[in-house]
Amino acid sequence: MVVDSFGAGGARDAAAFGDEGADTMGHIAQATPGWKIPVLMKLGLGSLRPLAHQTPDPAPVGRYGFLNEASAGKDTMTGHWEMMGLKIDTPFQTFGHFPPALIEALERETGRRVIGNRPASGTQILEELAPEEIATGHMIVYTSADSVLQICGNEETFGLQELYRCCEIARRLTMKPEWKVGRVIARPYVGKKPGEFVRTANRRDYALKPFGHTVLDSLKDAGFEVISVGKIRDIFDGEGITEAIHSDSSVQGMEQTIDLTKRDFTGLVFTNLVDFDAKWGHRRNVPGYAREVEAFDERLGELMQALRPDDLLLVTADHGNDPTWTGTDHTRERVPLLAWSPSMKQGGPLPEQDTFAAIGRLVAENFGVPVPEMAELKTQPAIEL
Ligand SMILES: O=P(O)(O)O[C@H]1O[C@H](CO)[C@@H](O)[C@H]1O
Ligand SMILES: [Mn+2]
Ligand SMILES: [Mn+2]
Repeated sequence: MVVDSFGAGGARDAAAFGDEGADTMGHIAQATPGWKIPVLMKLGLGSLRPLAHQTPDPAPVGRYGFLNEASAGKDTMTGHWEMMGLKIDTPFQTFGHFPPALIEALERETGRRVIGNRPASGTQILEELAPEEIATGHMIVYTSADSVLQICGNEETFGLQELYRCCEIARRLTMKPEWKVGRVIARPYVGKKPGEFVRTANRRDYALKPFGHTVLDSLKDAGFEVISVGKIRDIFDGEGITEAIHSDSSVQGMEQTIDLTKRDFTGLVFTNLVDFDAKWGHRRNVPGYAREVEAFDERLGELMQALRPDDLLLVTADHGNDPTWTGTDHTRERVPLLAWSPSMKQGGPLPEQDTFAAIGRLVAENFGVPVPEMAELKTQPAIEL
């Protein structure tokens, strides 16, 4: 279960990313006296690291540790791919502005003029440019510090299918090596005038295929179920996934995960909860982020009640997104790993890991499929649960 962007601070290489001192959960805790996260505390989050205004549980039931990211990136794809055993040494390409030749090709093939074409916050650029898009039928294209080409489309005037069509064209064009972005993202929204624009859950991500074999592929090949909840399917472009469940929100993603405990199957449920990142982290909204964690914590308790003795719960994050930080982008941080099973005898610390792939190794070992061949993994103290 990936709490998207719930970083734990303290990455050794944070300075190289301009993020020294960034600490998503630490800064939220500081700003939030009375933050109610009893289940996370029971699992051992407060024992992993001090959190302002929180008292560590005297006898945490979970195992808890830090994971460092080995790859050269702090985006969602890099984080998730590394979890499943791929190290990304060359960061995905980012752009300040997309080159004229790409924009011209996009305009020619979609039949629409491009406006924007710069890095922006997705909600701010709607305030600025959505009225023009609605009035003229031009198309807002923007990017960020991530390797993304994002296209906005008003669901009523532009149309959802038309937005997807334009994104498919953009994806095809950006497969060209010099234009290659990690993801093209469709950003549908509703609303007629500034102050009213709201993005909808019909977002769609067109990602590159993972650059190699992942633990998800190993599981699928060995006949296990790999059930995606939320945007996991998109992040892996469907590779290694046997079933995908779309979520409209992170709370719904939790409910869908809880529902899956009632089903009989053997395999992995891989859940991504994106609201923490998309609705609050990038928006630098601390109270919103804090409340979303509270809503998560409540359902995490329900999920734990529903698990069976041979289930294993892993809670982690894919990067940081400190809502108190400058700018609107992700932050390079360590992420937490919280592990719990009803059959676990006792909680306690886990050795800190040099790579998120420690998760892939745990999952692979759990199901008896091949462990990823990543150099960083071989020198790591084993996580034994
Ligand atoms: O500002 P919005 O559109 O939410 O963009 C955010 O979402 C994209 C994908 O994670 C990244 O580009 C990030 O900056
Ligand atoms: Mn993410
Ligand atoms: Mn993000």
